[in-house]
Amino acid sequence: MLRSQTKLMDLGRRLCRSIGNNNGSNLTMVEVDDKTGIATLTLNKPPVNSCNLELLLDLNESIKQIERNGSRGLILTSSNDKVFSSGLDLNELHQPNQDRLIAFWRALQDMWLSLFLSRVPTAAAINGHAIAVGCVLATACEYRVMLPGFSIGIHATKFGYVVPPFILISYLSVLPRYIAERALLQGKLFSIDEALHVNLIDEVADGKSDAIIKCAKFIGSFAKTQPDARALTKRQTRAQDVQLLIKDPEGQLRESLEYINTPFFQQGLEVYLAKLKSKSKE
Ligand SMILES: CCCCC/C=C\CCCC/C=C/C(=O)SCCNC(=O)CCNC(=O)[C@H](O)C(C)(C)COP(=O)(O)OP(=O)(O)OC[C@H]1O[C@@H](n2cnc3c(N)ncnc32)[C@H](O)[C@@H]1OP(=O)(O)O
Repeated sequence: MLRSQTKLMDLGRRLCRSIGNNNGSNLTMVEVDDKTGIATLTLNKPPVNSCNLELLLDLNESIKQIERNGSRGLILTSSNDKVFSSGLDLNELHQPNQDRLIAFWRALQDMWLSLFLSRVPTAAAINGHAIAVGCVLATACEYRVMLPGFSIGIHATKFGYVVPPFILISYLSVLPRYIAERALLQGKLFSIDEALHVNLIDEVADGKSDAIIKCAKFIGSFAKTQPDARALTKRQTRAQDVQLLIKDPEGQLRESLEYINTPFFQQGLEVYLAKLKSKSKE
């Protein structure tokens, strides 16, 4: 093999370095680009990245790991080329074991706070459907780039789910109130054109690598800022949004658990899960 070829291969190998998140699971994967210092955090729970307890814990650990290792930014994406995330794993909410449900909802609240308040610049390369909490993951980031042909939004009310305050806030942090309110009440899923029109997403990409490049460019726009000043300013800007969850996480947890355990919620969920399963067998 020519020396120049070996050199090129070494360079390719050096460009992206996988870092673990200490728990050995592959539910999320983190790769840091050695050149830019930007970490790509990939959701990797087949078939549709539905967020169960393990994925939420893993995701939270990866976000913290990315901050600890001094990465310059975080790009959130999916290993599935059709689904960014299908939201909460509904099996976690259906006839739940109460201890697991408590751990699950705590993990959800913690993960959202970690991503929403992350010190580093964050961007989502949305390479598939981003449904409900899938959309919440994207809106917790500072910038969103999406591929055409997919849907994004929170359609909870269509299926009889009330939206908890932090999910509401994640919409309100990117959409004007009247648009957020209308979309939530309609249970609307946005097409890419609609999402772009209301600024639910910032840019359209023509493929996953294009989306990653666009996200990296956004993150690069902070190159001349001082990281601590940027992080603190972001925290201050978002302080009001997180007040409720930071001041009273257990109260928020209690309210959600009470609601999830109602016969009304459980019956509705049962019907929805059955529909979802029969659709996937068509
Ligand atoms: C005042 C206090 C209020 C507190 C309120 C507390 C709780 C209420 C919660 C409210 C907020 C809700 C947030 C959520 O995130 S709920 C989740 C909502 N997500 C969905 O409805 C997505 C449903 N899925 C789909 O629409 C599609 O799967 C798709 C994402 C478009 C992908 O389509 P496709 O590629 O065709 O895949 P399949 O449909 O064939 O799915 C493959 C298998 O995955 C299962 N699946 C899909 N999504 C979920 C899910 N979210 N949870 C669990 N399982 C899921 C699907 O059934 C298939 O399984 P199978 O192969 O075993 O049949």
